[in-house]
Amino acid sequence: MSGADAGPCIVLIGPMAAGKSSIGRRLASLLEVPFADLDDLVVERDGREIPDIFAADGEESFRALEARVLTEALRTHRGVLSLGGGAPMTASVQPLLRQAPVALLEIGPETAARRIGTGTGRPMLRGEDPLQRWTRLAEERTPTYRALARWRIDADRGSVTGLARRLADLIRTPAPTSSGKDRA
Ligand SMILES: Nc1ncnc2c1ncn2[C@@H]1O[C@H](COP(=O)(O)OP(=O)(O)O)[C@@H](O)[C@H]1O
Ligand SMILES: O=C(O)C1=C[C@@H](OP(=O)(O)O)[C@@H](O)[C@H](O)C1
Ligand SMILES: [Mg+2]
Repeated sequence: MSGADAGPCIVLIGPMAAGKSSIGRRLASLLEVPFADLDDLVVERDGREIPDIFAADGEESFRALEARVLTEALRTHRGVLSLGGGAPMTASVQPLLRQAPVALLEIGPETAARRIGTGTGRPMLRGEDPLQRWTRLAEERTPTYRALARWRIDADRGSVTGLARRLADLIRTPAPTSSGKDRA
């Protein structure tokens, strides 16, 4: 890492269906910066859709590919970067995310229930009650999400545009740092 001018201006993390992709895209448009979604970058790199990668190669292989693509995006992408829900759980990317401007979008199971439906297109929700699976994954992952995040947003309330505006305000306001490097 070579400093604040390198890498994405914000990285969105959080559980499945929190709005990372939709809000990230809107935020990039508000900020007039490029948008990248890690799932799309993975599909672009691999040539197959995410459920097909899971079905053919398994989760471990997907995570290895996801981590490689994320590592590169953290170095090269200058705009808004939205991750998939499981991406921050891979140990090798966590030191990189700790250096990045990470915002966590949080939702509860009621909001997830309205959005995930039968879990179609989300291989991690397959095989049992999708909401129960969502809840278990969210519980397992939340401590890691919170440890990595510089900002936490309650994404249960507010429109995609409203939440994108809040994030835009957050990143425009220099965060107080222990080193005092943001002092005016
Ligand atoms: N704040 C919001 N209000 C209403 N619908 C939302 C909001 N955020 C996301 N959605 C909807 O929820 C679904 C999941 O959003 P998505 O951006 O794909 O989430 P993620 O990338 O976190 O999995 C999409 O249909 C999206 O339009
Ligand atoms: O939580 C997960 O493990 C996953 C979340 C998905 O992205 P979204 O969080 O954008 O749905 C996608 O990366 C893949 O299906 C696995
Ligand atoms: Mg997404």
